[in-house]
Amino acid sequence: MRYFVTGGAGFVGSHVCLEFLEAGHEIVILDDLSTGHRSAVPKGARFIEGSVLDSELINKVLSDGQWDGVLHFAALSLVGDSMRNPIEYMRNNGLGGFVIIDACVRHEIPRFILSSTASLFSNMDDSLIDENCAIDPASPYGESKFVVERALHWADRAHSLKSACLRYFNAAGADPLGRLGEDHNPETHLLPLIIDAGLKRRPPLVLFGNDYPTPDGTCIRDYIHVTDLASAHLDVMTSLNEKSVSYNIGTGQGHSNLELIHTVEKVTGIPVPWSVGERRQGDPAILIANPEKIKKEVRWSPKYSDIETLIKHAYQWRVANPGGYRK
Ligand SMILES: NC(=O)c1ccc[n+]([C@@H]2O[C@H](COP(=O)([O-])OP(=O)(O)OC[C@H]3O[C@@H](n4cnc5c(N)ncnc54)[C@H](O)[C@@H]3O)[C@@H](O)[C@H]2O)c1
Ligand SMILES: O=c1ccn([C@@H]2O[C@H](COP(=O)(O)OP(=O)(O)O[C@H]3O[C@H](CO)[C@H](O)[C@H](O)[C@H]3O)[C@@H](O)[C@H]2O)c(=O)[nH]1
Repeated sequence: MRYFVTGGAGFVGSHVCLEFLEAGHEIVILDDLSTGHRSAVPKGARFIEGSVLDSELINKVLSDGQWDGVLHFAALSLVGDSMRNPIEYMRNNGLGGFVIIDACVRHEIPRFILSSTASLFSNMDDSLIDENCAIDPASPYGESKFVVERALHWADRAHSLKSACLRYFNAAGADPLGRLGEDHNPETHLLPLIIDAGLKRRPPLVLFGNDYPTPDGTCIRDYIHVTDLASAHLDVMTSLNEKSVSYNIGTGQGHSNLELIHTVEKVTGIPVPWSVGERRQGDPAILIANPEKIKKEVRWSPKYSDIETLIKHAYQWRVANPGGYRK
């Protein structure tokens, strides 16, 4: 099969491309390298540098032969940043999504997978979030994904484009064989920051708030291993034929920010210095997935997402790649 992938030089996209290439598929990646890395593009994928906002370029690329589907990862994805730059998020993620969907319709591409997010939800308790939970984004980032989900809904109604909106909870970890990992600049995600604070590559970690309505006062998240996310994309793409779907993808287990620090200390044996700071705007207190729907309908199940394995893989990649993808 032949797939067009936006954002395939990024953290999640690169791991998914690797999984598809290993399954024997042909992959063409479009990425503007705004947060991704040329050296994260897996061997065997064709790479085109460009933006999802460039409809002329996208239509040109898609005019070249038949395509079996599109995977759309390209986005700005920082909750806190989106609170300061809401329109930039709407433009890059919302408009970028519309451009790609429109191109799929024009070129009669049958399948589309969207990287959506747990940030669609604003839960205040520890109930597991399933696909029937009310959508109520607490940030422009979450909103920018929701508008693309709605566009996909109507693209199916009007043009029969079959789509899967995959709402990832917190993606983390690294390729178990160490070929790929997580490298954002600046890094804002909790797990790599905890590890780097422990490795003394950056100052002590600042926990954003300890007065949330949770047992230890820090936010709770559901961490899903990026390689399990990759296999979910492959399984979903294979089954995406008759109806469009939405799936919440996580493990069903929550870990508080403080607990994550302690687990990193346990798994790696290094102490992690930390202090408590202000809350970060736009952060929901608790986000834990109910992944039963995707498990039942697609028969997907996570292999590497127990928290200690996930931390081990993230740690190994960071130790082996102190400069990330920069040599
Ligand atoms: N990492 C997570 O925990 C998480 C959770 C939920 C959803 N997501 C979603 O998954 C996707 C991938 O996230 P990630 O963590 O890999 O982020 P990332 O920043 O590592 O990857 C995004 C990629 O998209 C590219 N990109 C951004 N804007 C672009 C544009 N206009 N044109 C072309 N390329 C562009 C970047 O260069 C980068 O390579 C995003 O859509 C994100 O919103 C991520
Ligand atoms: O230095 C830091 C960084 C983060 N945090 C806290 O750690 C938790 C996790 O924060 P991350 O930035 O690692 O992840 P988010 O939950 O904000 O967001 C991630 O997961 C979401 C889905 O849950 C999104 O889709 C988004 O793209 C992705 O970045 C939050 O409570 C945050 O406040 C800190 O305390 N200190």
